[in-house]
Amino acid sequence: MMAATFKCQPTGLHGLPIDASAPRSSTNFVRFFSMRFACNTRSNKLRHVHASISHASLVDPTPLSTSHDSSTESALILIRHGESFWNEKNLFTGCCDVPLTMRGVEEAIEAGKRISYIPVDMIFTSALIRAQMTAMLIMTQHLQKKIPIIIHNESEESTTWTQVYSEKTTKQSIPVITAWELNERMYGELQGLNKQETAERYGKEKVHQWRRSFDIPPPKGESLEMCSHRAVAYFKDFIEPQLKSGKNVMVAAHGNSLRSIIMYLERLTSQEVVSLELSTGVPLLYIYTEGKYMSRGSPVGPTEAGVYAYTQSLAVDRRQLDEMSP
Ligand SMILES: O=C(O)[C@@H](CO)OP(=O)(O)O
Repeated sequence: MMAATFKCQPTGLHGLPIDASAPRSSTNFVRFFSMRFACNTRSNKLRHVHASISHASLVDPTPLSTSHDSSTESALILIRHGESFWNEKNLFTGCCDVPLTMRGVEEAIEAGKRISYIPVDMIFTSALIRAQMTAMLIMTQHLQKKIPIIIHNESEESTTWTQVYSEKTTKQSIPVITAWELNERMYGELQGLNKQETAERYGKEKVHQWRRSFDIPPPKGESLEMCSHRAVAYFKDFIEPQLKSGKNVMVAAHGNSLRSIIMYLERLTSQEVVSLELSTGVPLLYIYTEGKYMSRGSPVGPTEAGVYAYTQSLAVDRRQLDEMSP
C-alpha cells in the first residue's frame, strides 16, 4: 500500500518517491517533513479544521520559502516546560533528562487550556523529555483535536517504519520535530548540584553570573551566548521558514534556550537578557508578520475575560473552533 502522504509529496523533492528521498541531514529533514505535513497544514487560517470533509484538491503542499510573503501572518507560541523533578529539588538540570512532576503535568495542562484556541500546525521540542511531555500534554487540551506525532529520523528504518498510510489520519496529525539544539543550556559541572548550596559555596554573585550573564559560562558548561549559537541558529534555519510560509508553530523548550531565542526575537541586548526570567509552563505568544515578531504576552484561557483573539485572523480561527465545539 502506498503511504497517504505520498500523494501530497511535492514533485521538486529530488523527483524521488518519499521513502527513497527521505533526507539524512537535519536541514533537509525539517523541510521534508514540513512539506510532507503541509498536506494537512496548508495555512494558518485553520482552513482545515474540518479536514475530514476537505477535498483533496485543497491540500496541496505549501512550498517553503525563505523570502518573506507580506500576506502571511503566523502565530509562534513559546513555552518553557512544566516543573521537573529537579526544578522541584532546586538542582541545576541543564542537559540531564528529567521528567515532569505532577505539578509540571498540571502546569502543562493549564497552558494547553490557555492556548487551546490558537491554531498549531507544527511543534518543535528539544530532545529532552520534560519539553516533550509538556508539548504533548498541551495538545490534549487543544480544540483542534489533532494528534501530535513525533517524527523519527534516527535511521532509514525509523523513517520507513513510522510511515502513516492514511491520508485522513495524516490530516488529523501535527508533526512534532525534536531537536537537541533546543535543549537546555549545558550546565557543565553544576548539573545535579543544589542551587542554594552552590550559591553558599561559590558566592551568590558568582552563581548569578553563571546563571544569568550572557557570556560567562559555568565551569565546563555553556554560557547563554554559547547556547544561543545553536538554539538561535536552529530557530533561524528551521523554525523561521515555517513561520514565513504561514504555519503556526509551537516551540516547547527550556529556560535558557528560550531566553536566547527571545533575545533574538525582541532584539534584547546582553544586559537586558540578564533580567529575563521565564516561569515554567507559561505560554508566550508572538505574531510573525511582515518579517517582524510582535509579542502578544501570555494568552489567557478561553473562558477567562481578556483578549478574545490577538489578530483578525486568529479571531476567525477562534470563531471556527467555537462553532465546532459542542
Ligand atoms: O537548572 C537548569 O537547567 C536551569 C533551568 O531550570 O536553571 P537556571 O534557571 O538556573 O538557568
